[in-house]
Amino acid sequence: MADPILEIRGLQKTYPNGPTALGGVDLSIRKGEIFALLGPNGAGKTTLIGSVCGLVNPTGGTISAFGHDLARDWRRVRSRIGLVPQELSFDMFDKVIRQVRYSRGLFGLPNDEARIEEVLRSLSLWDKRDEPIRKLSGGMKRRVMIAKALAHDPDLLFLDEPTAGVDVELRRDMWDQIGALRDRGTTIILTTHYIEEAEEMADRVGVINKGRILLVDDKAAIMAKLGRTEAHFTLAAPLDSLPDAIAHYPVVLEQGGFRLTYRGGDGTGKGKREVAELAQDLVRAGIAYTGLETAESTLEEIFVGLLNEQEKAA
Ligand SMILES: Nc1ncnc2c1ncn2[C@@H]1O[C@H](COP(=O)(O)OP(=O)(O)OP(=O)(O)O)[C@@H](O)[C@H]1O
Repeated sequence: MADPILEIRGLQKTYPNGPTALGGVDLSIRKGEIFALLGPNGAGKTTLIGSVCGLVNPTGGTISAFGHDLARDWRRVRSRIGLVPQELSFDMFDKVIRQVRYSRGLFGLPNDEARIEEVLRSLSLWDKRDEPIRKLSGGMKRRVMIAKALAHDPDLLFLDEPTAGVDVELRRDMWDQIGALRDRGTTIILTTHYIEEAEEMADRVGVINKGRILLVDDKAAIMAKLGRTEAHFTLAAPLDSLPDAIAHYPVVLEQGGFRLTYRGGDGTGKGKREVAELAQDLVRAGIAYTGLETAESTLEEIFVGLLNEQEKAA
């Protein structure tokens, strides 16, 4: 692989008296890419990040970054890595700029006001620099977390679920910020539950479940494998069976024939297109409907579906 910035080989972690959180993970990250690690709760994402950032002691395997072995050259490697953890963690009563300076100091670096200003400006936090953090909105607080992680000028940045629980508008704003960081040359690894987040941001995607990487691929290829659209048409009158006009769609009748459910698509927009075509075909066939709800599946739903399939197959 051209220019791996991070190489993980056979990484294992079993917590004392706990589960095997990582069961032999191999992963190579390319310099300059945004890599999204997708997986359901408990898949091992945070443990993987923690292992690279020195918060978790792996029980096996090797990690090297920037050409240095993490176990042997810990300080040198860690000083080039930034971590934005899942939970907000800072002194809420402190001012923004002081918290960002403090984070830089944790790496033993001398204060550099020009760098702190650059980081705060890049995240549109400069005007808020003297505000106590508790007064900021949720989105601004998350930006402060990123600013803290960037204060020592890392080459590799981890974002652990950067947009968990934030609304759609704020999420888009975060995506823009993260994209801008990549454009400035930072390699980014983010974890997420949201397929659309990976779809929007990532160059490559890895899927992890139960401590194992299931697949790693370019975004387009993986979205084609995993994406799904679900649509429910509430029918004006119940149908006994599927009319021929719509039998070629991946649809089923539910709720005594009153609900027509579509499950299909491949994450490339095909699902939405097919639902629109299906709606037209229903009208042409004289089948009236009084309601339509559509949803793009979350990765968790896809995993539940995949696991159910696996169980059935076993
Ligand atoms: N400190 C710990 N002690 C014992 N078990 C742990 C510890 N931290 C994590 N685990 C367990 O290891 C497994 C992987 O957890 P991890 O937090 O890495 O998953 P995750 O993919 O980040 O999940 P989430 O999306 O919920 O954050 C889970 O079964 C979890 O319960």
